[in-house]
Amino acid sequence: MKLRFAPSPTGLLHVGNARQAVANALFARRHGATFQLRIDDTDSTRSKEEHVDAIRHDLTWLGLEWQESFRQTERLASYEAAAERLRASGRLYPCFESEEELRAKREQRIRQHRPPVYDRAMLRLTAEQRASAEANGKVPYWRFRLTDGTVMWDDLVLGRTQVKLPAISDPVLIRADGTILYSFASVVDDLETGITHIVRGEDHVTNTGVQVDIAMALGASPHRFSFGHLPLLLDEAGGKLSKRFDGLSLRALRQDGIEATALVSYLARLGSSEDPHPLSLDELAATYDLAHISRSAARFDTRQLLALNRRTMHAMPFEAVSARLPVGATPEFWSVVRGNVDMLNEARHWWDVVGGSIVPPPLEGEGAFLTQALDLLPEEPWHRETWHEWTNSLREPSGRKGKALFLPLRLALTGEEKGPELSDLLPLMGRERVAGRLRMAAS
Ligand SMILES: Nc1ncnc2c1ncn2[C@@H]1O[C@H](COP(=O)(O)OP(=O)(O)OP(=O)(O)O)[C@@H](O)[C@H]1O
Repeated sequence: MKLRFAPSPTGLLHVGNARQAVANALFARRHGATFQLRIDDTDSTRSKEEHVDAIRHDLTWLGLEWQESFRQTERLASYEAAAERLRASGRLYPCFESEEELRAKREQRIRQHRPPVYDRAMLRLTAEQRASAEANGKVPYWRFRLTDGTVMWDDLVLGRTQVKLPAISDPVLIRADGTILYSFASVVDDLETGITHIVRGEDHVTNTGVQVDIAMALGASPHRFSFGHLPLLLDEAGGKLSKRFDGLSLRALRQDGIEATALVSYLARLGSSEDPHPLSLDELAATYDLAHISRSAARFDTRQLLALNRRTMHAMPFEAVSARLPVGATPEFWSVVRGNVDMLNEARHWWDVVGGSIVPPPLEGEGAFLTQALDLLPEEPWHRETWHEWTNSLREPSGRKGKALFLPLRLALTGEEKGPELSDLLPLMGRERVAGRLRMAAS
């Protein structure tokens, strides 16, 4: 068995693309299949080298290992050879109509209440007409003649699915400038590199009908591939995700401090009835089943991801994050803050709280209380009980208790209303820093 993830390097991978990558990688892992990474870079105007690097980097970050990889531009000779076979069998035919001519034909068909499908006029082109077009400097582009049937398959996600080929225009497989189009290169690769299962977005359902027809024209059996089409992932507003806007790109999420484990676990369970937990790839793969994924579009839910991220970090040992923590951060620091951050980046603030400087918010009317707190601040050494001893000693002289006692201290010392236990933070901060902050907040 062999699966593949085949992104085009036209932008940064987003969470929708990643959902497909995760589905393929987990399916492959579960079934001991090979996982191939194919870079669909035949569109030279939109493909960029930096995006190829970014794709590899993003997938590596996610922990999705591929066993083989290639780029379509390395295989142009194979596409040309396959095209020759289709030309020889009469399935690939030259066309000369311009965009304007095609538009005019489409509009006419719509006016006549007929489906705007290409009329195959060029199939009737005689050798003389073709020669004269070429003599006039016209270069043909090539369409594939679809059969008149219906392509049917048992989709691993959608169930019984069909595409009626007569409702589709014969697709252009090769442009006049020689560029090979995605749907053709993809079939040739899938056939020649031994792909068995094609798992991709629902946006490809029509392509699947066309590609099965092309594969058969190249000699494949109708059930050469198994297909699974996962519904598209929408952004939180219900809009389409795009590689051109990078709000939900993997890079942006990584830079925001999202953990790969959280994202993979979230994407693996999305659209299934199982609640996501932070799990390893092996754990996720053990129960991964495309048939359990909902057939309706899923929405990306940042809050759910953040909750999962928080849980992921809570379970992470210091060694797993130390390289990404501020310089000097200690295991003690990590064990204190890890239960209180949604994203690793937030640890920076807590590092400033215990080891750097912060600007507390103005605390109107709290000056006298904070001065009192400073006067009663215990001497070092400090330990976990220091906070309780200190606040207990403050109760009577200040006449305060509960929130009125704790909140101004927390705000003065950390700048935040919430956060790690002060009994844990205080020993990390040390007396000098605490005293300085109380003085600053009191003034
Ligand atoms: N919003 C989405 N949700 C789920 N899968 C998606 C989404 N958009 C694309 N995909 C899938 O991602 C995989 C990679 O495809 P591709 O690189 O063409 O992505 P794309 O975002 O559609 O790119 P482009 O905008 O360049 O066409 C395909 O399986 C495709 O179906």
